[in-house]
Amino acid sequence: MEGKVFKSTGLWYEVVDNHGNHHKCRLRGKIKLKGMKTSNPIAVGDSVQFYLEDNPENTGVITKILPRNNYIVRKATQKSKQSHILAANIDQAILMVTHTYPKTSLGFIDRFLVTAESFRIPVIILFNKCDLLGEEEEGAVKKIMALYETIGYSSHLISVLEDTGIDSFFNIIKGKTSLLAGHSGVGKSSLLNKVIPDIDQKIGDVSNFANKGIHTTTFAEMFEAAPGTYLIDTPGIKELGLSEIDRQELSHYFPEMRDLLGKCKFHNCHHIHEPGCLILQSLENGDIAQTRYDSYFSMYHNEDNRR
Ligand SMILES: Nc1nc2c(ncn2[C@@H]2O[C@H](COP(=O)(O)OP(=O)(O)OP(=O)(O)O)[C@@H](O)[C@H]2O)c(=O)[nH]1
Ligand SMILES: [Zn+2]
Repeated sequence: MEGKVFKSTGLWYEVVDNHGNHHKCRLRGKIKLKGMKTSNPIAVGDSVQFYLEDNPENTGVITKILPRNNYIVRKATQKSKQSHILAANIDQAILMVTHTYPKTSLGFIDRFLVTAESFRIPVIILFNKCDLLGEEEEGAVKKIMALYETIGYSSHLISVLEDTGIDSFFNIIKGKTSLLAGHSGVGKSSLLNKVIPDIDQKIGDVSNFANKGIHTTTFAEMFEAAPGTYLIDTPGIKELGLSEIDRQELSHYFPEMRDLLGKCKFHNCHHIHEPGCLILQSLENGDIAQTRYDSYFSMYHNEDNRR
């Protein structure tokens, strides 16, 4: 049988077959991924082959992981050399941010965008809680949205509370597998509650499924919003590290810098203070936004701008 992994705890996996039936599965032996040290060989979003065991619980055994289109990883722990695969086979990431309560910094947004670029995953930015914005604040948010639109990131102003923009959000995710990310408190759970039918019940089911003592929300989890439309909830996404990204490569992950690369006076220009740097020139004449360059600068110097 074939199915998709909706939940992965490292001990067992929840696999949904093509008929929508959920199965609790384990791995047969050890499936090792070539050339990659991971703490979890199977991730949410993986397509797998499995068979059902002849036991009263009717549990399943995964025998094969089908090839992945892509996957997103982070270091399992700060010091560890092992990676943890957050999710696989993702069509796009939805970054949910808020201007207030809590405030999402532009540094955090840019760091997320750079990481997603490095995995070649398109990002859509949702500015939630627009109901809380005064006129002036709304103007400021729209300016930020315009900046990201210019760079190529589709941006939307929504309010989960007041049901503003939820229909168009549904069109964005329709028929796709989307990773939902954002700081704690921006409204991810509220949005999931709105677009996933019977989600409370599903979360309940899964908790009953889980071993006692394992907190269900510490793992990524996939939900089906409609046939073929999947959303992956990712707690801990804020730890998504840049550690893997080489300084030399950083500018490649800023779409507005890409066309200029290789055209600076010095072939190995880092775009920090070199004379004849086209990136710095573009910053000067306003073609590259100061906030975006600031993010580049601080990521280049490996400063922690996760807030
Ligand atoms: N004013 C306003 N409040 C909202 C909106 N959406 C969510 N909230 C509130 O924001 C708070 C946090 O929402 P959650 O959905 O729990 O946020 P979350 O991103 O899932 O947070 P974590 O579960 O901690 O990751 C709750 O009190 C929600 O009611 C909105 O559009 N407007
Ligand atoms: Zn340069």
